[in-house]
Amino acid sequence: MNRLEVTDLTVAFGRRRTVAVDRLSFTLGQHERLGIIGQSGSGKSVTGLAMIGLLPENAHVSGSILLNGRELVGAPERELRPLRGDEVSMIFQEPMTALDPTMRVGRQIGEVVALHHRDRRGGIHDEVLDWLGRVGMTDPERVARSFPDELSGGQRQRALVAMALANEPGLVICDEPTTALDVIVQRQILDLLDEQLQGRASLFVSHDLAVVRQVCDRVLVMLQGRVVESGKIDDIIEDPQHPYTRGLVAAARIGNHPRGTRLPTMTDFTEGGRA
Ligand SMILES: Nc1ncnc2c1ncn2[C@@H]1O[C@H](COP(=O)(O)OP(=O)(O)OP(=O)(O)O)[C@@H](O)[C@H]1O
Repeated sequence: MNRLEVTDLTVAFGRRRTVAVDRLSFTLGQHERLGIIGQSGSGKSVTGLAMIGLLPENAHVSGSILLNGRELVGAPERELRPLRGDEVSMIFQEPMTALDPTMRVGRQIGEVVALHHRDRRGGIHDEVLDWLGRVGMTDPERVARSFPDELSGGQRQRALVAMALANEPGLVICDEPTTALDVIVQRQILDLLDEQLQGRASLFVSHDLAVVRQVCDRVLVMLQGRVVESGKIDDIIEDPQHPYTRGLVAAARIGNHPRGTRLPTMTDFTEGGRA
């Protein structure tokens, strides 16, 4: 059985039903890593949120999302809640907003563990320390006692990885997990994810092809809510078919382009654009 089977997923917002994701279909094997790449507003994050049942209330969703064979579209919150953490979890871009600033990091991770495994309450502190070690914290005791703002950006992201993995979910959604970090820390967190995602399935949302290439096997290229190209990432980099993908590949090849360099946008590939 596939970990995920998405068929004709469409997500529209508001009374005008503005379409953010348009008839998206893909499958994800038990241990596969799929990148979703595209410019801002192409529907990447909305897709990721749909996989964990966290779309906002004004979203109209149709189609099908089977997670381990179970339908998520239309499922009530009481059915979705137990799946989060145990079967699917999410790592967000900005750990400061994903972590509670008023609560010590160890307690936050402990709550996630306790939420799903009340029987393990006795050993929770040890489990938290174990996880902090596994995500590369050199002093787990100190980190567990710290508040989020006492940690570096990289340490906060490591804590989020620990929280996301604490209940050993089979699917992890990563939404731009390294975008807010500087290049060196970005590299370290990608190495950590690469190691910790072994044996799980992952959907990896990013605007950066080079980042996706480091952790994913396959990629979907999204433009205005639709998939314009998909396949093995090395094949796509070698021989991109869609003009938008060609632009992305060219931008990734620039290598050390300065921060803030403009990625190609949709208008570059429509009439009057530069392609
Ligand atoms: N809560 C919402 N209400 C209305 N429209 C929304 C909502 N969330 C997202 N959208 C719209 O859905 C579209 C896709 O957004 P999404 O966040 O998935 O893009 P993205 O590709 O992840 O971009 P970014 O890289 O900037 O995060 C956008 O047009 C966005 O404005």
